[in-house]
Amino acid sequence: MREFDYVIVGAGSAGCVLANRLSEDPATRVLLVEAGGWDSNPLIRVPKGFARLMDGTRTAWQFPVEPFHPSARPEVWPRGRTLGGSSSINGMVYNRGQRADYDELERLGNPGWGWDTIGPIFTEMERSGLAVSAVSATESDGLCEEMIAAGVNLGWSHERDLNAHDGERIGYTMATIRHGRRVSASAAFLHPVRRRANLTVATRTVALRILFDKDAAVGVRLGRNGRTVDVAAAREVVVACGSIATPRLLQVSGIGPAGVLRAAGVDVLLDRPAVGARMREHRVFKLQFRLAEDLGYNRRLNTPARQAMAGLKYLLTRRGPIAAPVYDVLAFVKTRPDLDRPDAQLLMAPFSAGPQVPGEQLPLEREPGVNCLGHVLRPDSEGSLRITSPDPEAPPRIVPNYLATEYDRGVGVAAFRRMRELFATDPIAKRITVETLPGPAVQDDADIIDAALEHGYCGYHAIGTCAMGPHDDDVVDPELRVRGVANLRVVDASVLPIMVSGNLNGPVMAMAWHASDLIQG
Ligand SMILES: Cc1cc2nc3c(=O)[nH]c(=O)nc-3n(C[C@H](O)[C@H](O)[C@H](O)COP(=O)(O)OP(=O)(O)OC[C@H]3O[C@@H](n4cnc5c(N)ncnc54)[C@H](O)[C@@H]3O)c2cc1C
Repeated sequence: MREFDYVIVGAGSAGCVLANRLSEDPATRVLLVEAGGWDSNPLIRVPKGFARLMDGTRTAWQFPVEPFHPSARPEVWPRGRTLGGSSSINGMVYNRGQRADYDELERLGNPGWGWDTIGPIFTEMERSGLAVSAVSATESDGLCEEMIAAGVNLGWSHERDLNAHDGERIGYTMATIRHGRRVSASAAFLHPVRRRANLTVATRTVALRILFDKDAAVGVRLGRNGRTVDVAAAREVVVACGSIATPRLLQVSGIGPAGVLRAAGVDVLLDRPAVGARMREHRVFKLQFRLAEDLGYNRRLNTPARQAMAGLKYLLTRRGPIAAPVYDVLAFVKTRPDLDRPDAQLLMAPFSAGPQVPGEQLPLEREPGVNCLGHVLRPDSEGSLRITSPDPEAPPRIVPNYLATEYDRGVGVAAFRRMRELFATDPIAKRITVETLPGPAVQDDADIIDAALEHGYCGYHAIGTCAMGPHDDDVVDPELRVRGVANLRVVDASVLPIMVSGNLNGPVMAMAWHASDLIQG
C-alpha cells in the first residue's frame, strides 16, 4: 500500500490551501485526492462562464434537495467537482466576513478562531497569490452607479473595498478576478506548487471510505476507473470534501447517527448524531424590475448572437459583462437601525432572468431589467443531511429547512423590504417601470416568505454538517479533529457552527490556512 504523511480528500477551496501549505516541507509526503478532473475547462477562467459550469455535471456535482416550496418545485444544490472545487464554479464574490463572526466562534468555545488570528490570514493570502479586486461594470449603462448612488442616499457608505469595514456599505463587488480571469483556490494555491516532488495530485479519483485500525484513521479507500486502491496516511487523513460530501463520507465510513447508518446498511463505528445535522444555509430572496429604457446586460447577452459578440469583445479586451462577477454591486445593511452590525446582504446586477430550471442555464429576459438578491447574513434555521445507502457516490437526503425560525423569517422579510426601499430611491428608482418579481401584490410577511421559497435560490453556502465546538457532541474539536477517533480531521465549510456573514470562499480558504498551522503543530 502506498503511504503518504497526509492524505487530503477533496481539492476544493480548503483542499488546495491545505495541499499548498502541508507540502511546504519537502520531506512531508502529501496526497491530494479529487473526484473531478483537472481544471482545464477554459470556461473556468472566464468569470461569466460560471453560468454554464454550475448547472452541468462535468465540473459540478448536482445534489437534489427535498422539495419544500409552496409548489414543491425541485431544487438542486451544485458544488464544484474539479480542481479548485466550488471556487472553480462559484460567483467569485470575495468576502472576508465580519470581525464579530470570528470573535463569536471563539466565544462559543473555539480558541484561536477569533479575528485577531484569522484577520491577518486574509492579508497574507492576498499577498500569496489570491488576487482580489473590485470589478467595476464597464457596460452597465450607468445602472450600477445608480444603484450605488441610491444606497448612498439611504445613508450607506460607498466603499471601493467592501472588506475595509463592517458597517452599512455599498459598492462594486470585491471578486477573486484578475485581469478579467477567475482566480480559483486551485489557481492561487495549487497550480503554483503542483511540481513539488512531495505533492501528488490524484484527479478523477473518489474517496470511497476512510480506513480505520481500531479507533485511528490509517488511510483511505479510493476508486478510479472502476478499480479500488487503498492508500495509507502515516500522520493524518484530512477530509475536505465540502459541507455535503464530507458528512456523506464520514457516514458511509461508519461515523454518524447510528440509526441513520444502520438504516442505510452501514456498520456503525461511532454513533455521532451531529454528523450531517445542524446544517445552516442562506435562503436568497429575489426581486426583479422592468426598466423604462433598453439598458443593462440583457441587451448585450440575451441571444446567442449577442453572447458571441460580448464573448469576442471579452477575448479582445478582458472587459465587459463577461469579465464581471455574478453580481456587480453588493451591500451589507441593517434591517433595524438599532443593530450594532449589518444582518443582511444585498446583491444587485443590471440584468433580469426567467425562472431557474435545474440543469439549465438561467435565461436572460428579452426585455430590459435589473434584479436584486438578498439574504439573512447569519441564519439560524437548521436543516440536515443523511445517507440512504452505503454507496459513497449516492446523493444523500438533504432537508434544507429554510426560514424555519422566527429570527430568519423576521430578518428575511425586513431585508426584502430594504431591497424594495433601495429600488424606490433615486437615481435608480427613476429607471424602473414595474416590479416584475415577486410583484407588487406580494406585501404581507407570509407572502414574502412564500415568494422567497418559491422564486428564490439557495445561497450555495451550507455549513455546520460537521461543526466544531468544545462539547462532546460536536463533531470536531476546535482543532478540527474528529472526536472519538485519532488521526482524522475535517477542514472545509462543514466545520463552521455559525454562518460567517456573507459569501464563504474567502473564509473557507482562511480557515484552511489556519488549520494547516494547527495540523503542523
Ligand atoms: C454555484 C456556487 C456559487 C458560489 N458563489 C460564491 C461566491 O460568489 N463567493 C463566495 O465566497 N462563495 C461562493 N460560493 C461558496 C464557496 O465557493 C464555497 O463555500 C467554498 O468553495 C467551499 O469550499 P470547500 O472546500 O468547503 O468545498 P469545495 O470547494 O466544494 O470542495 C470540495 C471538493 O471535494 C471534492 N470531493 C467531494 N467528494 C469527494 C470524494 N468522495 N472523493 C474525492 N473528492 C471529493 C469535490 O469534487 C470538490 O472539489 C459558491 C458556491 C457555489 C456552489
